[in-house]
Amino acid sequence: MPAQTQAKEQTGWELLRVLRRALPDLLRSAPLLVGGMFLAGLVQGLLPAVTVLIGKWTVDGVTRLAAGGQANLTALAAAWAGAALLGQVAFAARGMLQGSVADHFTVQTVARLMRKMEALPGLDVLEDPRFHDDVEILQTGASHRPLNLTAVVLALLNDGVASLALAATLLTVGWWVPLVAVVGLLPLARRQMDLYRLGWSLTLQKTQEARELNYHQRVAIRHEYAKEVRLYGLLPYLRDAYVGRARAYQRTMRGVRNAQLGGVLPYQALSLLVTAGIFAYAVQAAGTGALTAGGVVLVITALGQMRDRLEALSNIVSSGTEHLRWFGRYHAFLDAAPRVARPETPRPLPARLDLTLEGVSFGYRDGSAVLEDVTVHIPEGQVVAVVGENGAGKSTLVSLLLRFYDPRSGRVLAGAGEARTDLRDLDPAAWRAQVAAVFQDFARFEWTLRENVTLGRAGLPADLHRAVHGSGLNAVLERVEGGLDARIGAAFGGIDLSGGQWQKLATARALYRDARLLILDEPTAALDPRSEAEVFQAFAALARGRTTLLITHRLGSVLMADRILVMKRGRLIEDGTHASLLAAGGEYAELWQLQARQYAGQEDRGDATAAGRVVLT
Ligand SMILES: Nc1ncnc2c1ncn2[C@@H]1O[C@H](COP(=O)(O)OP(=O)(O)OP(=O)(O)O)[C@@H](O)[C@H]1O
Repeated sequence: MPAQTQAKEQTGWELLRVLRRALPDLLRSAPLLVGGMFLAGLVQGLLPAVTVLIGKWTVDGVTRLAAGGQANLTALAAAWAGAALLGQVAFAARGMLQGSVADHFTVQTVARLMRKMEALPGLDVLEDPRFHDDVEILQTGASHRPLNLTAVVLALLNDGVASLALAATLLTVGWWVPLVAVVGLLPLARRQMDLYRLGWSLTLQKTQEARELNYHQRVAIRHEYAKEVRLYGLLPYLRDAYVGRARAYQRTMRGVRNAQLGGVLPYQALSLLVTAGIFAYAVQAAGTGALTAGGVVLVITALGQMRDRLEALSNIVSSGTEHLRWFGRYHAFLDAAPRVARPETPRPLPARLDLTLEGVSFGYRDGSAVLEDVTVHIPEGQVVAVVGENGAGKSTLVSLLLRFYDPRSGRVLAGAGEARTDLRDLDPAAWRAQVAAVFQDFARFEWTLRENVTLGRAGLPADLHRAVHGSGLNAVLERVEGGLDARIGAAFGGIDLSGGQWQKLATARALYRDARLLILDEPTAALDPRSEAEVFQAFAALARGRTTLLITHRLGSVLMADRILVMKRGRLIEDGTHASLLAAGGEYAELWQLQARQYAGQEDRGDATAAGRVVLT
């Protein structure tokens, strides 16, 4: 999926293709404003040539008057003032329109990036560092590349028209004059192009370094790392690591910037030399009478201005290629097909939602197998507990059921009988709408409590009431000013919650959703015993009639399940009821006895302590 896999050096033609796609996007972002902006740019581009011509006509008019001839200098002065005024208006209009157009174009560009994230239903992309490089480049560029490209396109129009119009005025002196001036600038243009290409390739090479720099800063600043950073005195380490890396990074990037600015000086000198040669010719031609005084003024003003414009143009084109390369990357990202994708024509959701895994094997990225040949059938409505040691593959199983990943081999199916459908053939959004989950690593949105529960879906007040009471969130609300509308998260001046309170919030989120499949991955890990009992009661009530998957290490809680699956090293090794698995004397029985002994041991120690306390008091 990462666009970087396709990112190679783009040729001039490819960059033109990128421009051909970016330009209509620019136009579509605000058609009227873009039209106005181009008109202002066009007017601005034509005015220098008009002014130069007025200058020439004025000098020639003065010469004619001095020789006793006629000239309408008043009209020329009025034309000059009119052109100057128009220039001011066009300048102001261009500035205002360019700002608004860039705003629209930026929003459109970023919104498309966000829409693309919506079209990436899987989690596999997030585990590829190249994806993060792409996102880093696109995210940092999205705030200024559209603005820059807008400015480049406009400057191209403006400086391009100005150069052409000035060149046309110079044709009156000699056809070769503008040609020689352009040829004199070619080495400079070439050099600038090379330097910008180098700058871009370094930006790509250094993306991971830039991300690591940001990561060091984030760890030093962000709330979620703050306790350990302080307790373990991490700040000096982070600071030194940051400063060392930042200096090395800046040295490289500064080198490129300096080369972009200083490396072109000899080429600028060459083009100035060519211009000076043409000036010398004009003066010499005036001496022989081949050129009028107005002609000399025209050469000096038009050639000087044209050279400036062409040099600006060359710089704009060179920097423009960098922006186009960014857009090339952006287009590649938008076009890239993810491995876990929505099918072209999704099949309808089956009426009955049995779950079946058929010989499912899976491994993350190119790593070793995490699930091996798992086959299991879960009829709709069954409450199933999944247990097993750390790293056995329980959460991975859930990820496959939610189609965050596709299996390497085998199938995950929803439905019963003939209607059984591979999850790959369903619309992921429609499938996930059937599921509510409390994840082990649930999200902590720094919004209001209400938003955290409803996630933007307006439901019935009764649903909210059930979710809040079932999860035990009502106990949290009693102590919070503003109730459900209280904001959470210190970063926005909101309240902070304890680990258990956050977990209640995540539980309320799951209870709020009227789902047919309930997934609970260690849903009570942070809860106190009373809350745990309450939440389990709520889950038991909610689980009635719904397929429920409960992943837990607390074997006491699996008693609410109709069936227990035991996983070990990616394999499903036992499947049965609590009683049958105990009787079988396998892995489950061993785990159960281990926990039972632990509780019994704690009880013994508790009694002793209690007894001791009694003696002491
Ligand atoms: N995103 C990931 N990328 C690479 N490997 C992963 C990823 N997530 C999990 N793993 C690996 O897959 C294996 C199974 O992990 P999983 O989280 O499914 O286990 P689990 O049974 O849920 O464990 P626990 O009880 O500790 O939550 C582990 O070896 C883990 O290191």
